[in-house]
Amino acid sequence: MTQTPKIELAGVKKRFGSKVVLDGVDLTVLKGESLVVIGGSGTGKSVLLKCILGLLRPESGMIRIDGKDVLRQSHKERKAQMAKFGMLFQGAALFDSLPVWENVSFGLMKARGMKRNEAKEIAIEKLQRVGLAADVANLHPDELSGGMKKRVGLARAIATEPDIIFFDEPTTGLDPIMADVINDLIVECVRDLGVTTVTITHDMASARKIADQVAMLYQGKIIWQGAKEQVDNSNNAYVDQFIHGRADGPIKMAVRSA
Ligand SMILES: Nc1ncnc2c1ncn2[C@@H]1O[C@H](COP(=O)(O)OP(=O)(O)OP(=O)(O)O)[C@@H](O)[C@H]1O
Repeated sequence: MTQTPKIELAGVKKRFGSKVVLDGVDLTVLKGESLVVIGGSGTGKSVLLKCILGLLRPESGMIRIDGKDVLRQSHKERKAQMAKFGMLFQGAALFDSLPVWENVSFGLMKARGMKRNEAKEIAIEKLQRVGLAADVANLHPDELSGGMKKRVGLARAIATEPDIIFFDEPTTGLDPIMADVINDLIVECVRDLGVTTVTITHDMASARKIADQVAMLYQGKIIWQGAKEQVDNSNNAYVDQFIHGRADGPIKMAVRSA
């Protein structure tokens, strides 16, 4: 029996005015798999993520999560679906006015109505899970380094025990060593929780560490998808140019002719 994909997109199109951003995206992520979407700046990676998250509505196409068509769900069904998602935003996107523990347990208190005492206990446990001491819980985000903020963002993403986590540029702004620490933490959390993840990044070192599958978005389409081990032998000139960061190649040609 074939497995129902955790996330499945077919023919997803999204435009803003006359600008076509997604032009028929087909993508499949299996349960427990870690997919990394690579692609240049402005190619629509964030738009793609927002469409899957339900923050943007595509004009056409199909998005299924656990086999359910999310574009045709009622508001209530959609809300239940959203509860399955965790998200680590670019820049961690913490609320500066709230202490770290409230940032971590925000979803538990707001969406699930958990009492503050219990929520704080869980926040401390999740902070420890990502390598932060309990006393960090009472600090405010402006007292944290960039790496600590990412850890707090990761603790928040796993706090509600989601079964799908989205990572938006998880290593942006970090030095290479801290980036690797965050990559390791992501890999550990994913393995321990058995979650399905979708990550968007330009950072190939991060992609190589986190991914089971890599997909490349270019000109509104997924032009290549394969196992991480195949990325160096993709036989795809666009993928090859991107992963080696070469100025010359078909991607530059396309930019020149745009
Ligand atoms: N709400 C919006 N309204 C109008 N245009 C938008 C909107 N959101 C995104 N875009 C446009 O869609 C295109 C793709 O943007 P997106 O943020 O998805 O790129 P990206 O691949 O994530 O880029 P980067 O890697 O630089 O973050 C851009 O040209 C952007 O200006």
